[in-house]
Amino acid sequence: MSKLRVAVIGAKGRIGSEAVRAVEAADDLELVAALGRGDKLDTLVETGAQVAVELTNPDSVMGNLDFCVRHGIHAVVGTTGWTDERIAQLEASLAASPETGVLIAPNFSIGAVLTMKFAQIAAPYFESVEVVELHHPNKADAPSGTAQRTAQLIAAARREAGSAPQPDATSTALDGARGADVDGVPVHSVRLRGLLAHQEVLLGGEGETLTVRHDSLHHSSFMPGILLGVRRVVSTPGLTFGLEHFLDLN
Ligand SMILES: NC(=O)c1ccc[n+]([C@@H]2O[C@H](COP(=O)([O-])OP(=O)(O)OC[C@H]3O[C@@H](n4cnc5c(N)ncnc54)[C@H](O)[C@@H]3O)[C@@H](O)[C@H]2O)c1
Ligand SMILES: O=C(O)C1=N[C@H](C(=O)O)CCC1
Repeated sequence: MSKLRVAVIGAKGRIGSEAVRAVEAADDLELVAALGRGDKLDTLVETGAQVAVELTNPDSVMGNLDFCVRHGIHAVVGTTGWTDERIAQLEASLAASPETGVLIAPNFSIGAVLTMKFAQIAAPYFESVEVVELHHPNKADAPSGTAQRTAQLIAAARREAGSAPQPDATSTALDGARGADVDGVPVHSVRLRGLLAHQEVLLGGEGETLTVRHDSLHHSSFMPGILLGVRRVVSTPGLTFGLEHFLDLN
């Protein structure tokens, strides 16, 4: 059976360089291009890439995806910084290339995907929910894509369950002291040398708390999710948001 032809964009970065090694090590995949900043996207077409793994930064991702979708190259995207406007823009370009698939995964690690799921399940059962994400200080965006997605899922679950607004008597606060407000869920971002990617979802009810915590200790934690995404995206046209859809967790 012929191997799936895969390119990595952002191949010299922290996660990109790990992804290059993971694709090279997979028996059913062939690494046909490893692009860094300044390299020509035309290489993707010249090398016949079928899937591009996009791991750059929020400033580069839209241009890279626009190129991939226009050329019918499927994409697996780990780059964060997604907004409703950006998603709408991507969906518009996918509408013109209906056979192309794009997976955007705020987090490729199984533990992080499960953290989001557990938080979503637990959120309606507690009065209070806050998210704390902790990352390395080289990270460009805050809050993390994972924390943003977690807060959105929590808010949707609470809306659906008819949960009351969270109790909070704060009447004076320094700017930022209560975190960023993501759909009514406070999200706090820590940037600390020594860390990689960590998240806690704190839930509180009368006389009890529940903490769901996940730690990515190495970039290898993201590789099984990336490889799963590469294998599944080729037969999943359109936009898929969240690796959980490829894990049958919904
Ligand atoms: N979804 C996940 O599970 C997951 C996990 C880790 C990181 N990330 C995200 O992946 C992205 C990259 O993270 P990182 O820590 O590796 O960052 P990084 O800065 O180490 O790597 C990004 C690389 O992309 C390169 N780059 C920038 N623009 C480019 C372009 N137009 N073409 C080719 N290369 C380009 C940079 O030169 C750099 O080498 C971030 O958005 C981060 O949040 C996602
Ligand atoms: O290291 C990063 O940057 C990470 N970014 C993603 C996010 O923003 O959630 C996933 C975890 C690592």
